[in-house]
Amino acid sequence: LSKSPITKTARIQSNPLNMYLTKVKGMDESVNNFCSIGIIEILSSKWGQLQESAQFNYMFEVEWLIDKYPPCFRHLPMLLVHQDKRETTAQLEAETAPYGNIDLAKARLNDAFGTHHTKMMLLRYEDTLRVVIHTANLIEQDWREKTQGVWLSPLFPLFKEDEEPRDKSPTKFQTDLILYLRSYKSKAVDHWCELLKKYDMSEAKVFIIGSTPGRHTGADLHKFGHMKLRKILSSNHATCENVQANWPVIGQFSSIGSLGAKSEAWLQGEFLQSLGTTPKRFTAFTKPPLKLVFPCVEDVRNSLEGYKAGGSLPYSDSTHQKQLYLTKFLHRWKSDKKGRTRASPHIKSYFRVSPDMKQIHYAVLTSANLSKAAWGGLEKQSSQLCIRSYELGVLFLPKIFGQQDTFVVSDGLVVDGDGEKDPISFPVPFDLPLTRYGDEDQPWRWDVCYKSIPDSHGDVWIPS
Ligand SMILES: O=C(O)c1cnc2c(C(=O)O)cccc2c1O
Repeated sequence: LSKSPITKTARIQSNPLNMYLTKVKGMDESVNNFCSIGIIEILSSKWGQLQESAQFNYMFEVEWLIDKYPPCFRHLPMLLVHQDKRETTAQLEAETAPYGNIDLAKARLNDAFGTHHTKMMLLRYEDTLRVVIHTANLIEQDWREKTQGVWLSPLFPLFKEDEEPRDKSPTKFQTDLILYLRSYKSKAVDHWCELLKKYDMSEAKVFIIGSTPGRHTGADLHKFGHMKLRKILSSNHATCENVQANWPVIGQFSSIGSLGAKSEAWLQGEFLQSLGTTPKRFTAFTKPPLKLVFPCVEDVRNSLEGYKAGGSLPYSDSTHQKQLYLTKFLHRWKSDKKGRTRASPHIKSYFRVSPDMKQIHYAVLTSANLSKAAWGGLEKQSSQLCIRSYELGVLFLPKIFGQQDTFVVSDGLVVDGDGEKDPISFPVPFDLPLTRYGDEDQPWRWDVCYKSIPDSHGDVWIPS
């Protein structure tokens, strides 16, 4: 500290947002002390006596997962909700066969382009229930040396006997989560819908932003994907005196889909229209600046995992060649202030920030990458939204957390102020201001050879 200018340590509330980044192995403790959590802590018995749990995800290592539960919980009923693909089902049936307490539920997909990306834990204790919405697969690699995001709900209490069960959340969290779960049309998932109804979720302060496969129209047009986000951002929940049309939108993700031949086709069209929505009626919608954060080849090569980190960044060269316009929006993965530059991102996060990058109008933590399959594509004169994948995320709006107008961006040096009036800083996973790609920087693509410079392990990358 003697070297750096004495930055004032702002009094900022510790973590009223319950938003965490995953711990990184091998980093010194200062990195893992700031808003960080690991899977063992999430599943710890310190929260109560677990009764049963459900794990929604894309990739599972069953033995590794069981081992992350406290020994006394490993025999309890567990439901694994996975995508309805032959090889996934076969693998999970084989891996769960030795365990009598694990059931499987398929998330049916309408087409081959959809995936069950959603990552959620439902944890029922004796008289409380917790919802965990996050970005990590249930495999060891995803929790070791990456930057992932985790939102922990409060421990919701059961309604009292004489209480009328209803959604007391200020954000309709319970209603929207159950609506999303009903879309699986699965008996095992419906069991959890019935359970969720029994809990008082008045302390849930985030909005659910879910995606479920289908063509959503009429009353459903604003229920999922980027249209749900547009609806909330145009409501008075999102009122913000400070926000202006020139406030940039930032998107950060670990994969990119086919977005169309021109940026106006979807990215700077309906997608930016939704993420740039505010309750203010600006004159004809003026597009806010759009800034995208996706690792370049050098970011991957220098990461803790080396080129192998790129195995979880499935952006294909054939897709990139069809949308070279993306490069001008791209920024590097840089997180020096949190000591996480080398912890490759698998988190997905979206923000609207002030031009000086000191104020945050909203934040989204989600499983959704930058793709139409995840966020949806409008069809039929914008009368229906076509979504291919299951996704789940949460939206943080300052007003719901009692903030005057915006969240602040902390410079990492904060004291845990717990005064209600202290400003809340959002743990933005990457450094602000952003770092543009250099002229020689290329976006990582997982099907390209990188063999001229070895990575931090001395390896090269030669995709099979
Ligand atoms: O987290 C996820 O939901 C997710 C989904 N898909 C992939 C793919 C693929 O779809 O081929 C390849 C590598 C990593 C992932 C991944 O991490």
